[in-house]
Order: sequence, then structure tokens, then C-alpha cells
Amino acid sequence: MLRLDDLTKVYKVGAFGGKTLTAVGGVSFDVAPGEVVSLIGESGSGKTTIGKMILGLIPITSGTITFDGVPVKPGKAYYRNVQGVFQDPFSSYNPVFKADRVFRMIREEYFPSARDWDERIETALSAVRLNPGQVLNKFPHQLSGGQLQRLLIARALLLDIKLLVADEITSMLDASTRIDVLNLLADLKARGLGVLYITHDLSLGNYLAERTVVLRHGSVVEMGLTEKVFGDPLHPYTRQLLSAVPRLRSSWEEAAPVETCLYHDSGTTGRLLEVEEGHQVACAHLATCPVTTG
Ligand SMILES: Nc1ncnc2c1ncn2[C@@H]1O[C@H](COP(=O)(O)OP(=O)(O)OP(=O)(O)O)[C@@H](O)[C@H]1O
Repeated sequence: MLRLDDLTKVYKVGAFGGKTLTAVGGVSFDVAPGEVVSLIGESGSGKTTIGKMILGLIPITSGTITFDGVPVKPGKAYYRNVQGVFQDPFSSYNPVFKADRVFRMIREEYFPSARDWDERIETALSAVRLNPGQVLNKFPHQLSGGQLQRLLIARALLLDIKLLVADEITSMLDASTRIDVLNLLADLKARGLGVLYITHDLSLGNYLAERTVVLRHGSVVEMGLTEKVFGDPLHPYTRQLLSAVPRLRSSWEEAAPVETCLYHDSGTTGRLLEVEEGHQVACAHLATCPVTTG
């Protein structure tokens, strides 16, 4: 369904844009229908930049994104299939207007003459387990973060989308609402929705995703079936991420120092090495690796 090939994003930075920063470098992975792929990595690793490129919110520097085999062209037809929901539900609403105004744009753009509009809204709201009486005709401040986030997912569902880019959508929610939204995503996945679940929280990625992509400094360091990446992490960075989770008191470096890379001297060519079926790992020393820098 969605495929990223050698996707790269270079930002212009510095006072006059004279310097460059490679936020995403040569990233390739795919998301199939009904599959949740989690994209994990620490802050600044390039996760949101990838989400924005998929959603056509920023231009790609190089590489390609295809949807159902066709290069992505942001526009009405694409957004009918692919939508995004972001971290802060409050910022997606204008506090002056009622929250259900977010549905109006979808109606004007895609269903101007729909006679069954109210029914469609009810179906979308019930899919996200919202009671119309509790959320329609309310201002954003009268709704909880979880309700606002669900409204945004319902808005995406009105289009009967195939792929949802969910960027840190639970990070501003309390623990019980977070589980509710995760279970909702699991339901939607069971109905065939593909989800790119962007998070820096490993436990959430583990909970939901069939496959996991670990990003570091804009490059994929490990990816594969979630049970393999979490159960048998091979890249030192993945191990560092995983071992840091339960040890809140230890510093990041203490958690698990980056060690010698098993693949550094392997002599195998290619950026990611397939170590077993569905499990790929990069060299730990990407910048200097004779394998990955050719
Ligand atoms: N518009 C921009 N111009 C210049 N640099 C940017 C821009 N947007 C992001 N960056 C930089 O690109 C890198 C990746 O940022 P990005 O927001 O994609 O990371 P992230 O993994 O999503 O982080 P977080 O988890 O904190 O949201 C960072 O170094 C960031 O400072």
C-alpha cells in the first residue's frame, strides 16, 4: 500500500539558510493494509519529518513515496485514502468554533451533496466509540483531550481512509485514555486500516504494531517483526533504547553503552543487513562504516 524508497529530507538551517541538516537519510519501508507499523526513535530522529513527507506537508528532497504503486501526489484523491492525526489535539481546533466544525471541511470538499451526512457522522463517531450527544455542538474546551483526538480520527474515518499516519497521538493523553485510543486503533486495524504509528514510547509501539522501524539520526538502524526487534534486538541502539525503559534512574549512557558492532567488519554490502527473514539491522557505526558508506 504505502512504500517509502530511499526517502531523504535535507532542511536548510542557519541564519540565512546557508547550512543543511539531513533530518531523514535514505529511509525505506512499507505499510500494508490492516498493518500497524511503529516508527520509533528518540526526539529529533526524524519521525515527524517522515510523517509530514507522507502527508505531503513538506517536500521530499530525494527518494520516492508510492501509494498503491503510484507516486504520491498530494491532493484530494490522495487525502481520501491517507490522513494524519497529530500529538496535540487542542492545536487542531479553533477555540472560537465548535469542535464538530472539523467535519464541515470534509463535507464541503468531498461530500457536498451527501443526503446521509448525519448518518455518516454517527457511523464515524460510533467507530471511535463517541456518543454524538456528548461531543457534537460542543466547544473544544468542553471536551477532553481523548475526545478531541477521537473526533479527529472520526474525521479521518469519514473518508473511509486506507492509511492513518498517527504521530504521537497518545502522548498528551492520560494513561486510561491512552489505552482506549490504542484499543481503538487495534479495532480499526482489524477492519483493514493501515497505521503508521509514530512514537518515542517503545511500550506503546510494542503493544500495537506488527512491525517496528527503529530510527536514529534520520536513518533506520533496525526493523522487522515487532517480536523480533523487541525480543531479540541486534543493533546496540535498539538495545540501548530497550534497556533504558525500566531504568528511569540511570542516565541514557549508563543504560547500555554503544558496543562493538557485530556487522562492522562483516564485509557485506548494503545499508541494512537481513539477519533473518523479516529482520534487518544496520551497522552501529553508520558514519564511518566501510559497509554502509561504500
Ligand atoms: N522545518 C525545519 N527546519 C529545519 N530543521 C528542522 C525542521 N523540522 C525539523 N527539523 C530538524 O530535523 C530533525 C528531525 O526532526 P523531527 O521533528 O522530524 O524529529 P522527531 O523524531 O519527530 O522528534 P520529536 O519526537 O521530538 O517530535 C531535528 O534535528 C529537527 O530539529
